[in-house]
Amino acid sequence: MNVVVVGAGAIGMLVASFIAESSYKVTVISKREEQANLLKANGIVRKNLNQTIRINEVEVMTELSNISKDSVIIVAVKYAQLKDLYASISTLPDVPLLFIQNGLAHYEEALTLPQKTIFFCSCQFGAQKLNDYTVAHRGKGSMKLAFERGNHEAFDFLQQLQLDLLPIQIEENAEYMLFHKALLNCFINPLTAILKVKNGQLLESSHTFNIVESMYNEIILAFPEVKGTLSLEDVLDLCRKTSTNTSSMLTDFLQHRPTEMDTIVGAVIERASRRGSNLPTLSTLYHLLKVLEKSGEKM
Ligand SMILES: NC(=O)C1=CN([C@@H]2O[C@H](COP(=O)(O)OP(=O)(O)OC[C@H]3O[C@@H](n4cnc5c(N)ncnc54)[C@H](OP(=O)(O)O)[C@@H]3O)[C@@H](O)[C@H]2O)C=CC1
Ligand SMILES: CC(C)(CO)C(=O)C(=O)O
Repeated sequence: MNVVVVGAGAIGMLVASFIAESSYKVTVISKREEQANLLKANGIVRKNLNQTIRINEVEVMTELSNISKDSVIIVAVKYAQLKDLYASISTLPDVPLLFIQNGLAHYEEALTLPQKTIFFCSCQFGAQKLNDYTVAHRGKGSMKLAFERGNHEAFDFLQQLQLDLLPIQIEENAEYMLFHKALLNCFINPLTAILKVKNGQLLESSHTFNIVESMYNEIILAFPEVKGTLSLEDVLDLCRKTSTNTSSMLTDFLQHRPTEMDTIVGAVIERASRRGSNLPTLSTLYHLLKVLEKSGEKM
């Protein structure tokens, strides 16, 4: 089997490098020739949590069109980058797909694709791209997988890898899994992006802790059904586990790229508002970040 990872960014390189330690062939798709050449020359260099370095060779291609028939695809681009991929993915209806994005907006879109087999994933770990071929693992956490349709065994191989640093957890309901992760991101991503701090720093100040706690109380009031599966401790635990990570939203913000605010925070605010609830603290952060994003564009 050929495991194709589309997008050689933080998560794509990290996941590809772990899978490349198995007997499976791993092909990474980078749309930039320059990055493709660097990956071919250097492999993926992974900085582990304990600061050791691991180098894994992978195949590298710049387009999806030539992948072999025995492939499965892991889509590891940002939400906004998905739309440019849908056309090429649509030409491969028999190839199973796994979407790795944070947020909610891609869920419905993915279901309109002709793909027979679709899975979704929620990453509870952190990754940071250090250069075009080097990635740092920033926090051990599970890779949650949920089957949506088609062949439910297509990604069983990930579980069978039994990788200590990439534990796989199977979830029953893909949409709920994505919603649950979007809520977790709401506590961490906007605040880290606005304050330009790493995830763990949110716990170091009583002020940021109070903001996280207020958001938690407001979210539980709006979505009381999640209380059993999402405690404030779960939020703090994710901050601790990924304490050295620069959240994906802060990374986008620092690089003046569009953030995933709308598919994560905007989508949660909209769900709450459909129930007649507003989330004042989260909404304030949302609007603040929108203003900062706009002023950043002008800089
Ligand atoms: N980083 C993290 O710690 C975590 C991230 N996530 C989620 O994972 C997803 C990916 O995030 P992350 O890895 O951080 O993002 P990155 O921006 O680091 O990676 C995305 C990569 O996809 C590449 N890409 C974009 N379009 C294409 C294309 N058409 N073909 C091939 N490659 C393409 C980009 O290339 P280029 O840069 O050249 O545009 C980039 O290298 C996001 O939804 C994020 O929210 C989830 C948990 C943790
Ligand atoms: C898990 C976490 C919070 C890691 O930073 C993440 O999902 C992100 O950065 O988007």
